[in-house]
Amino acid sequence: MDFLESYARIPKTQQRKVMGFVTKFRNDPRSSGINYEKIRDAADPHFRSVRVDQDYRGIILSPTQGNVYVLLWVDKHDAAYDWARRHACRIHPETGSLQLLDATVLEAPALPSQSFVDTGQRPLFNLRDREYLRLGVPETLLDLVKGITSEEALEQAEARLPREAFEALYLIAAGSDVQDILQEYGAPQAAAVDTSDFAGALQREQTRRSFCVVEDDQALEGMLSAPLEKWRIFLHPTQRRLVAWDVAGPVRVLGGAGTGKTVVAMHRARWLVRRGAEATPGRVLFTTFTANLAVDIQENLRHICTPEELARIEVIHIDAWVSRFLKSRQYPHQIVYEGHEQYRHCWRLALDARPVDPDLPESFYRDEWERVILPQRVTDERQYFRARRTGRGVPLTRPQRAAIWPVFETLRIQLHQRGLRTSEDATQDAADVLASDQVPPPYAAVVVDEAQDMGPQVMALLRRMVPQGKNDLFIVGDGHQRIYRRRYALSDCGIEVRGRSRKLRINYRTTEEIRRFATALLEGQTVDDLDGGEDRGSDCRSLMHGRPPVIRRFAALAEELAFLVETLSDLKGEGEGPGDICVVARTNALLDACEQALSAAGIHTHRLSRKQADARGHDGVRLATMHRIKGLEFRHVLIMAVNQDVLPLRQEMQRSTDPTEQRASELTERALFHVAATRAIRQLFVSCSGVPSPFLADFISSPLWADGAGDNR
Ligand SMILES: Nc1ncnc2c1ncn2[C@@H]1O[C@H](COP(=O)(O)OP(=O)(O)OP(=O)(O)O)[C@@H](O)[C@H]1O
Repeated sequence: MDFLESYARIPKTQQRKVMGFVTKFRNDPRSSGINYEKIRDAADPHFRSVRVDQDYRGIILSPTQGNVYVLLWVDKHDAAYDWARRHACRIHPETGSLQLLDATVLEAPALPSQSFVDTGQRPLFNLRDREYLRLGVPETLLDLVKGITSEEALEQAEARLPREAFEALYLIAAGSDVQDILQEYGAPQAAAVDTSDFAGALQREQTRRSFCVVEDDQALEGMLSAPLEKWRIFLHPTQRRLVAWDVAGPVRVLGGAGTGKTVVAMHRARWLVRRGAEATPGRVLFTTFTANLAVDIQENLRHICTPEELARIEVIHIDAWVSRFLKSRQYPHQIVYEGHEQYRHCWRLALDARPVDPDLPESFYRDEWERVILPQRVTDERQYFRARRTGRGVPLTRPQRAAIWPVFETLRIQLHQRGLRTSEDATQDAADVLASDQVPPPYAAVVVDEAQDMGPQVMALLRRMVPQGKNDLFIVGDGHQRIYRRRYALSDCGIEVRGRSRKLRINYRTTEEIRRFATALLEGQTVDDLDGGEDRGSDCRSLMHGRPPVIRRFAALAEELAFLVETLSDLKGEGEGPGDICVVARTNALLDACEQALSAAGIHTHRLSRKQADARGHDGVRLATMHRIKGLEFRHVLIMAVNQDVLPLRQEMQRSTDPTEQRASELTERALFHVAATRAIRQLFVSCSGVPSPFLADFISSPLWADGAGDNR
């Protein structure tokens, strides 16, 4: 993995030479054309340098026995030698994994260094030596680890700890259950390890998150042509285990933003088809909530699958699937989605049937329709009397139900007369067709991304698309990012995931500074785990660090826009490309204002539309609403106008007078902010003008906050 980083940093011409060298080296590492030079003063006697060209050298681990060579680093001559002197490779005697270590770690056990220890404080960890070793801590670092008293001190020790050990300890420090982490990261307490068997070590799961055994020239070429896209090769062991989990039924995978849920889902789909037609007898459906994500996934699968594998995976967003399926069965209705003109007209007619008593606002009817009538498919008054209304704030007596039913009845009649069907009803119609046995389940397995935003109707449909059994459903989602639907439980939709639920905890996208800010936006909110339980988001961590988010308040929008222009100019000055920057706002009207200000300043922009996927080929700084930016990532994200009445959006909060609904709406608005903030890879800017959003209240006295433009960075 470090090799790919060093490789990505060298000029293109040298990269081509390295590629040529690696091919030669792979074909015959003992070829007389490869000159292995010993490295004077190297901490590891197995390190050798090899010549790539006149200036560049590769560093290779060349064991005394066996025919295994590991390419570790590439750089200019002196820098490569310097790197080789500062590192060493060892097979950990407990975990059996090959570890690339800072050479100082090999020294005799040292007393804990003072810089890691705040005297008088209690140690951060309370594990037995054996447990530290199972997590991959080298024996020489046991005292150091035991002396750590704070998360900051642990961060300082990061460079000295092997990656897997640091990560496991970091998650324990973050509050993850020690036994869970021992189970996820710990070496099985089993057979003795041969610390000189490099070939054996390279086969182990923990090793394969940092080292890759190249199987063929195609894999090598794919790896070297996009060296920064590590997700294609280096899955985390927890990710890898999920991908290849041969399991007796549906699996649910949770994980905060950026923890690699989509990556895991893609590898899972490939794993399913790669197993062959006997294990996976049929096609695999990969479905998403948003159309744009499906386009991205299709594109990314092309990088990791062969054409034959790709042909067995169908990627389509769920509404498109339903529409296509029903059309193929001569469905006589037109499917309508929220906001459709005719649907709105039907609503207007239905609301004319509102009774005087009980006197309920329009919003009540809309919520009742969405949360009670549609999910339970209520079509007549008798069914409505029996319908469950759990989670609805306003209780209704039987006579009251009778009084309001005509509104829903009218709505159903109006839709029917026009040949219209809501997408929820159409989804259930599709499920009925599948349940009626006229059609065999169309897939051998289904992989689902963005499950939090799919309603219970969709989940019930997915259940019917695939026969119950091994590896049938693989569902990934994150309740913290739910922005379209209310919560539901998988078990209510016939999907039983108990005992088959896992969580991803390492964030690969954003810095820890940005992750903390984004997580704080949901602090104190109860977020569900898609199955009726609770999901704590605070036990995720990012291993990358960077600049803290910048929060700025201005007196008026004009000043805020001037700050936007100035920040974009600064980023351009730093060499950042426009396609790596996204300006986000809650509404399209606010984005219009940003677009105008940027255009007046001569800054080219590209608006991300709802229907189109973002193409890297487009020029210009991206502009997106908080809904549209979902699922994407950019090096720099600027969230504008985080003002009172914008977040939460006043219209959304006024939709309902029911306190339960209002709380749910507020959570959705928070989630939108959280989603937008978690799209930033390197840097996040948040600004507001006038009265700040209440969601920023906790930050006003924090060091992140500044009034006016201040010092930008
Ligand atoms: N094992 C890995 N090694 C390196 N990068 C990874 C790994 N897993 C994921 N990533 C990268 O992390 C980023 C986030 O991954 P992904 O989009 O799969 O996360 P997610 O959990 O689906 O995110 P979100 O829910 O926020 O949309 C991507 O850039 C991906 O390439």
